[in-house]
Amino acid sequence: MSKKLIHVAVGVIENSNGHILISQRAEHLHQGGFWEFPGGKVEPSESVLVALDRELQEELNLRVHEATPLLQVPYDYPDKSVLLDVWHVTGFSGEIRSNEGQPWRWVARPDLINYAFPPANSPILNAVLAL
Ligand SMILES: Nc1nc2c([nH]c(=O)n2[C@H]2C[C@H](O)[C@@H](COP(=O)(O)OP(=O)(O)OP(=O)(O)O)O2)c(=O)[nH]1
Ligand SMILES: [Mg+2]
Repeated sequence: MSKKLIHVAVGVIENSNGHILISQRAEHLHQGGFWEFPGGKVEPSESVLVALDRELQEELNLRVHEATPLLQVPYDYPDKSVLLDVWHVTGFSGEIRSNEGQPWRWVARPDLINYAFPPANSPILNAVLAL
């Protein structure tokens, strides 16, 4: 049986200093312990942007006001296949609150290479460094 493709909305959130927001996945989750660009699964009835806004609100108390598509990354993990739908978020509001207790931080772009991201993220890192 082929693996189900999981559509994931992912936000590369950039603040006015040009820093990028990353958060750390809880150990018990798929790809747990790795740092990630915040986001989550797109529900069947949602557009990607609506999903991104909902996920960032649920996870970090942020609302998305301005975002442009950055890239799409299909990736086959042994246990699941994902399509990471990555958006560059340049307009947002809200005071960051880690609703699920996950660590988060703003990172200068060149420093992103010091963090361990899931294997699917290499093309995202390249795209972010080229922004
Ligand atoms: N958000 C995010 N997910 C990523 C990244 N890289 C990567 O491989 N993934 C994978 C890990 C997961 O298999 C999937 C995201 O699913 P998730 O577990 O965060 O979804 P969710 O927030 O809706 O969580 P849940 O409600 O299902 O627990 O995409 C990334 O940079 N950001
Ligand atoms: Mg998530």
